[in-house]
Amino acid sequence: MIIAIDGPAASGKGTLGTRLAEHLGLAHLDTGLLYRAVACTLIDQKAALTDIAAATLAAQSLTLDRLADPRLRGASMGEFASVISGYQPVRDALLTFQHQFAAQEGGAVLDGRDIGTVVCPHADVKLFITAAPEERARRRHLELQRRGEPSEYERILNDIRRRDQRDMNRSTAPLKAAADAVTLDTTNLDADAAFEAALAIIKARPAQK
Ligand SMILES: Nc1ncnc2c1ncn2[C@@H]1O[C@H](COP(=O)(O)OP(=O)(O)O)[C@@H](O)[C@H]1O
Ligand SMILES: Nc1ccn([C@@H]2O[C@H](COP(=O)(O)OP(=O)(O)O)[C@@H](O)[C@H]2O)c(=O)n1
Repeated sequence: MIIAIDGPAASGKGTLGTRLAEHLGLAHLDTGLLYRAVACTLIDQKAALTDIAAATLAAQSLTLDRLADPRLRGASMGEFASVISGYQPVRDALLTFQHQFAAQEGGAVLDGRDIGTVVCPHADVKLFITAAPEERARRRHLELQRRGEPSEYERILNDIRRRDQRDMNRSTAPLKAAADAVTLDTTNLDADAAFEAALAIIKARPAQK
């Protein structure tokens, strides 16, 4: 079974993907980490974020073990990832990576921005996870504080809004719900309630899928 989860920044995609994968015994890929890893490689190489050739090479050379680097989860890496994610050759290289991951025995859960629309258009279940920007900023702010990273709520909110706009308006694989996705607004749902709601959607899917 393939489960595609998409949605804007800090909506809870990764948390939900991890829990669903664990519950259903499936592998899970947080595809945002792929874009973050490419951005991080450019920074390590002291290459500019505008260097499309270097970004493409980094995407082509990416391996799963690279995704464990804790630096990828920093707030600025999300912003850098959003910039390089607009380059078509980078997306093409990462598409191959994601297709290989999704093709594994038993299936997988993938979360990101274009899983239901581009990466896995034939997914068995497509979820589009949303929440009000203020709630998403609150969650990310708490997360950064818990990790001991400096964080200002207003700045996080502005960053999230700017990144959502960029992700929704880019010409290649923009953030949007697939026509056959089920939208789940988690503004007033905690992580447990969001998990239960997603599980109910999965169980209720049509029998032919
Ligand atoms: N439904 C929820 N209610 C409250 N907090 C949540 C919920 N889902 C996730 N979180 C928390 O919000 C933050 C962002 O969640 P995450 O899963 O990383 O989002 P995304 O993958 O969409 O960026 C994390 O700290 C996570 O623990
Ligand atoms: N499938 C995906 C996943 C992420 N991305 C890009 O990567 C950035 C970081 O994604 P992420 O999922 O790690 O970000 P958060 O939602 O965790 O803040 C996003 O803002 C997108 O620009 C993408 O273009 N396509």
